[in-house]
Amino acid sequence: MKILIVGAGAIGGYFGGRLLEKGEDVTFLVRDRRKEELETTGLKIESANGDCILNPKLITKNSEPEAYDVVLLSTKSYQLAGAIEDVRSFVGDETMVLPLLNGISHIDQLVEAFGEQSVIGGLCFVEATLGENGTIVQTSPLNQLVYGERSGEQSDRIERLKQSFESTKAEFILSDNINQEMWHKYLFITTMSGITTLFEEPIGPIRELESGQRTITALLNELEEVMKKFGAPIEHGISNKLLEKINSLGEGMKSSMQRDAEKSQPIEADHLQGYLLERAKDLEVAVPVLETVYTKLKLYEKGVNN
Ligand SMILES: NC(=O)C1=CN([C@@H]2O[C@H](COP(=O)(O)OP(=O)(O)OC[C@H]3O[C@@H](n4cnc5c(N)ncnc54)[C@H](OP(=O)(O)O)[C@@H]3O)[C@@H](O)[C@H]2O)C=CC1
Ligand SMILES: CC(C)(CO)C(=O)C(=O)O
Repeated sequence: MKILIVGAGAIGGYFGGRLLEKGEDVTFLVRDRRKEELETTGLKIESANGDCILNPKLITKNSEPEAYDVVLLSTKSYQLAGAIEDVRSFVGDETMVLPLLNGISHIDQLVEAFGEQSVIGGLCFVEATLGENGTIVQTSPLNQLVYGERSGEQSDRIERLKQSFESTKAEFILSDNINQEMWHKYLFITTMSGITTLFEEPIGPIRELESGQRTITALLNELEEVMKKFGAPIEHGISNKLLEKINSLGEGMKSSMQRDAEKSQPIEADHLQGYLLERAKDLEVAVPVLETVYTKLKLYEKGVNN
């Protein structure tokens, strides 16, 4: 399968790198600065699951148009509109578009751009960041990419994709309920990123405090309530399961939003917390913890933009 990864950042570089390392036909669509960097250093991954240096095929938006079998989208949400335009000439009628972004509203954006049929579902669990010279640094062993048809169908194309994704050093998991899994990840990450960026600490010290534990629980419950009223396909009582998950993460685990804030970079506040805050307003659900988190994130963004 011809695989195109859009963005050689933390997650695109990580999962694309693992596929390339296994010997899959992987190409990265990059912008000029990153292209130059990768041509100089190679694609370097430093990881608890094994380091590697790879020399990937690179294209830019101006390269010769050709259709790929699958396009993995791994930009930030605020870069997605640009990425959609840049990747258009590499998406054909048969191309599967697989987004790995956190959040949910990008699915509508992609369906509008490429059509209902082209877009499959995806998410990932990996703690990765771009280090010095663009090295991909994975800071804990978790490395799961979950994907599937949004209809849940075990189609021929998804079976072909499964074969391509098998036997890498990362865990590629085919799901028959990816819609629900994306919403669950959205609930998890909106809490995890909100709480860790609010308190500027990894999850361990926050959850150890009784007040920290109550704040995490309150945010999970608020978000679950909004999602339920919105009609999202979430499992009954999912907050309890997600609280267990948050309590079982490594002590030092941080969110990617928190790492971006530490580097004074833009964050995905509107795509993650803001979207649910808007839904809460429409549905008249009280969300005081979400509002506190969102206010902190907006104040941070104001500081970065000034
Ligand atoms: N990091 C993590 O641990 C996790 C992140 N996520 C989610 O994954 C998504 C991506 O995050 P992450 O990998 O951390 O982000 P990064 O900032 O590390 O990577 C994004 C990459 O996309 C590239 N890019 C942006 N626009 C384009 C374009 N038009 N053409 C080509 N390349 C482009 C950027 O390149 P350039 O250098 O040119 O700007 C950058 O390398 C986010 O939604 C995040 O929430 C999910 C799970 C874990
Ligand atoms: C919490 C984590 C690392 C899990 O993948 C994540 O999704 C993120 O930080 O964006």
